[in-house]
Amino acid sequence: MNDIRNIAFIGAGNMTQSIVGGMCQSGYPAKQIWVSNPSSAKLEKLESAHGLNTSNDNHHVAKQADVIVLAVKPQLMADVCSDLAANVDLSGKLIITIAAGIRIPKYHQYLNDDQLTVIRVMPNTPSLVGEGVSGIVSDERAQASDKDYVTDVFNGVGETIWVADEDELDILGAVAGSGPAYFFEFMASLKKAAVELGFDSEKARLMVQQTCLGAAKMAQHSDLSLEELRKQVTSKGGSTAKGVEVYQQADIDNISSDAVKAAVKRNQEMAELF
Ligand SMILES: NC(=O)C1=CN([C@@H]2O[C@H](COP(=O)(O)OP(=O)(O)OC[C@H]3O[C@@H](n4cnc5c(N)ncnc54)[C@H](O)[C@@H]3O)[C@@H](O)[C@H]2O)C=CC1
Ligand SMILES: O=C(O)[C@@H]1CCC=N1
Repeated sequence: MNDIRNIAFIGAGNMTQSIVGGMCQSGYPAKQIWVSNPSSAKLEKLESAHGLNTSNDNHHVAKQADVIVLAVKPQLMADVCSDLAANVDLSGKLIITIAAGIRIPKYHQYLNDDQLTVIRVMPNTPSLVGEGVSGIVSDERAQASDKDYVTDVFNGVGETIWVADEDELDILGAVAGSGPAYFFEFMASLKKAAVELGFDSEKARLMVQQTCLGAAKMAQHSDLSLEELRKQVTSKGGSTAKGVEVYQQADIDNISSDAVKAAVKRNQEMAELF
């Protein structure tokens, strides 16, 4: 990317660690990345892994930056934003928020400036290994150069999907933002099944993670539908058919549909609550 800006992350949690890890891996200069967090342990880890800049002071990192990424829990967002607005001149800075739920107009309210450009991104943790999915949405205040910058940063850590509005971002978040948790849950259950039948934990994990990776890569590189790819494994009268039948009898489509709807609903609730 050509447009490298000074960028500050407020909050050094799981998602920030994934994004900045992926950014550094993709060549974003660590010296232009600042991260703040109230406690030091996560900062020390980030600093020693990547050589980026850290501080316990949100104001300090925000002052260094052209771009501020709000990466605290939704519950804390109002307080963190009001505190920044009261102590840092934010005019001209691009605000990115990765929090679930909270809508753009709330940021204008919390940051006490309705002229600020706020771009919402809904990333996921595989950004750490350059395989993230990030949904992005902005309002009409965002300039093309800001949208391009955000797209480039998150393309550096995976795929980006611009969505039409914030309702769509709630849905993308419920599928892709939360999605790694669904896959880990499924992988853990498959691993447990292998262990139950006698495999040691290490071998069980290896066979599950490699199968998951292989299936994802086949989906990525094939023109076939996911159903076709599934059929290729399912020999008539064979063993897979028996296994797949169990999932279908448990109505896996409905389970996924209910899971995504429950997550969307929580995103909508968080939009109201915080
Ligand atoms: N974890 C995930 O997979 C995803 C998370 N998100 C969003 O990212 C945001 C952060 O989530 P996580 O990283 O999972 O949470 P986390 O709890 O791992 O990290 C939040 C961090 O903020 C720090 N913090 C608390 N108060 C602070 C303050 N006043 N100033 C600065 N930092 C403060 C905490 O010490 C913690 O390190 C949330 O809003 C969440 O909705 C979005 C997509 C995916
Ligand atoms: O669980 C959450 O609320 C966040 C948003 C998507 C993934 N983690």
